[in-house]
Amino acid sequence: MESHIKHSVGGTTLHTYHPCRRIVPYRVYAVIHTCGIVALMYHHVHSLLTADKTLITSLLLLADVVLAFMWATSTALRFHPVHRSEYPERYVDKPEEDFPKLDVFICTADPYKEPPMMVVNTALSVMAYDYPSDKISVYVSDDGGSSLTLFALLEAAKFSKHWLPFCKKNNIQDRSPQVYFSSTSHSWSDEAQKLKVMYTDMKNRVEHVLDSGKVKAEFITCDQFRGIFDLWTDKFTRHDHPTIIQVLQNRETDMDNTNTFMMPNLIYVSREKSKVSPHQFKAGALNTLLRVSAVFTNAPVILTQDCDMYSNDPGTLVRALCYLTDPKIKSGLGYVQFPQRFQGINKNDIYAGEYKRNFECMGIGLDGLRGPNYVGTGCFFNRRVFFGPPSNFILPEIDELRPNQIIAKCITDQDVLALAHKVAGFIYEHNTNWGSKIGFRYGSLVEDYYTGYKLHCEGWRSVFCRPKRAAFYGDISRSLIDVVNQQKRWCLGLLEMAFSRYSPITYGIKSVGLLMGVGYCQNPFWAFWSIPIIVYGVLPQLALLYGVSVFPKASSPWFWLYMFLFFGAYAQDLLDFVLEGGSYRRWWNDQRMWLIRGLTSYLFSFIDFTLKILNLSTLGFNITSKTNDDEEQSKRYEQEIFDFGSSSSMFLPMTTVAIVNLVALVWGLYDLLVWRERLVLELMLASFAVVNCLPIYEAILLRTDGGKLPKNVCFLGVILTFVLIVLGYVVIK
Ligand SMILES: O=c1ccn([C@@H]2O[C@H](COP(=O)(O)OP(=O)(O)O[C@H]3O[C@H](CO)[C@@H](O)[C@H](O)[C@H]3O)[C@@H](O)[C@H]2O)c(=O)[nH]1
Ligand SMILES: [Mn+2]
Repeated sequence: MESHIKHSVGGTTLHTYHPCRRIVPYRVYAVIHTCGIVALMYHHVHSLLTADKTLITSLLLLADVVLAFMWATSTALRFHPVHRSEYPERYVDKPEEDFPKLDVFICTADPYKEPPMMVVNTALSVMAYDYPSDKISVYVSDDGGSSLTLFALLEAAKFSKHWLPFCKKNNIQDRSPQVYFSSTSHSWSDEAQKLKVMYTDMKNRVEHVLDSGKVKAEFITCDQFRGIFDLWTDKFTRHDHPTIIQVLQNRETDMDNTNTFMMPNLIYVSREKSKVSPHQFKAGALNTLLRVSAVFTNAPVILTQDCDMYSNDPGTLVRALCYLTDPKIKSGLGYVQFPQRFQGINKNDIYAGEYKRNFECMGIGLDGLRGPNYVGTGCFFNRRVFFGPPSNFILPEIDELRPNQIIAKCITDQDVLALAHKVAGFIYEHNTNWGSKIGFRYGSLVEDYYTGYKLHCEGWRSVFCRPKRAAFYGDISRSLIDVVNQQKRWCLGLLEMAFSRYSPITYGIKSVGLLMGVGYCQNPFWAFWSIPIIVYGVLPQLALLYGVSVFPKASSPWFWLYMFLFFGAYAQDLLDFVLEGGSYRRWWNDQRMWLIRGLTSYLFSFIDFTLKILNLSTLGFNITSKTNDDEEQSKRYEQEIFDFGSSSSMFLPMTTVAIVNLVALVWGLYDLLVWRERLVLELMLASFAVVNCLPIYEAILLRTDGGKLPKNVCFLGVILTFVLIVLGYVVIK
């Protein structure tokens, strides 16, 4: 297959891979399941032509076509999954001069949803990588344009001069100070105790400034930086302000407090904003950083990080370099992606916040083809990847932005600073290739998935690196409404991609081949899940109420086909999950969340997308809140109690479907006892739905806490149920 995965163990090999053992049985099963799907389609078409229930059969056919398509996309990902190992200890034997430089991009956008201390911890954790510090530059992009964030980073620069030598001398593994100081698993040395006091002081100062909402003159201790805060004039808003670039730490002049090594660069960038110009959300921020960093340091390796994703392993960079510097593969290798992993997930992960399928199963599946998709954070890029296909370099407008340009001047040089400001301006991108052929790609709210996909289409490869110790840890949402809203945004961005001229189903299959193209279709068509989920969630249940069968009777051979396809698909999904280290309970919750998403995020993204196409609305990027201030909510999360909490119309379809299923099940069981009607499949389906909906019934009927389902949603749900039952009479009877 691909040349980079063929290459195997040798004396100085820095990495190896092996295909997963399940490949052969999976492929055999794929053939059998495909035959089952073909038979089912035959059955539907046959009944469409012969029976009189045309509408019902057409709906079932539509639902099954979507299910079959989605099954095909996951089967493509099961075709050649691989696992990899790398040997960083062999890398560090190299002479230090050969170590490449690294530019880290950290994005933040709102000091209230993304607390500045969180950004500080993320920045410190990567500045402290086990690597020559003066080869690292950390750029923080602040789309919130907030002086509070800048203030926090100033404090971080000061603290880092103590934190870095401490970590390196004592070989600390947790290099996010917040994590290290809240850990109870070690005893504290005097030095650590002193640092902890220093850290707590800093945290208090930053939080105090955040509470007061303004950086007052008395908080600023460095005269050098006093002037910069004057830029926040009365006219300054986050949507309309000049570029602010501030070098907070300089690797050419700043040393650590023990005077043994030079410190990494730390640079604050808030690009120019204007109400009249589209700012392209995170992709726009990352492209600005690409240019500003090219002017300042132009490192050949780039790491992109969300501000809540701190480094959990100081050896991660070297691990990524095992791939990025391997002469056998480096020329075509675009990026090395680490999975997104999360902290603070409750034991059974009730909201499926782990996203195992998305961030792990999909990663290993694509890795055996051309490489994993880009997930927005925890990804080390080869800078060259942003300038056209491997074989066809696309020149940026000015020479200073070329990926191989050598930097001769210091970052404090006036010309250099002036150029950096220029490339961060909002008109800079007009009439250039930025966002289309160069840099991160515009056109989708999920800039990450879209960019990775476009890079693969250009011929780049990527590698999935999944060490045992998580390389990065991020934050999760603790309330259901946040979870489904985040997914709705993803889904919208994915729909933009599915219906663009670069849709993976057309352009993708042509550019990256059948398996990879079909595999890439999985996420963009997520919203389509809502079709089978609604059809199977409502139609057979209404039929049950009127004693009409929509599925084959238990005596028919077609009954067994349904059983086989349902249990086969579920069992394989469970296997995927468990073989990659998941637990059974987490899988159960994951499949429940899939049903919930089908009736919330997926469904509403369809609606919003239609409105956008009709020009009735525009899409925005609602940043996920990363604060966990609500104590009650956190407590409920710990206890694994669902939090519906807000009176959102988003929960209405889900509530309605839950009620419909309960009514249908009760009625169906009564029928079974009294009339001995045998609608076995319909009954099984309703029971399955009811078991899945248990937390919803509880939230409607039994709970009194703040996380219960709001009354108006329940009330509307009951009304809608009646409407559906009446409608069912018209359609079914
Ligand atoms: O206009 C914006 C909007 C967002 N961000 C940053 O983008 C990151 C992701 O935003 P978040 O609200 O955390 O979104 P999530 O849905 O949690 O993020 C996931 O989905 C995004 C869109 O696909 C990816 O960019 C992320 O890497 C991925 O973790 C954060 O660091 C934000 O500060 C910006 O810099 N500018
Ligand atoms: Mn996030």
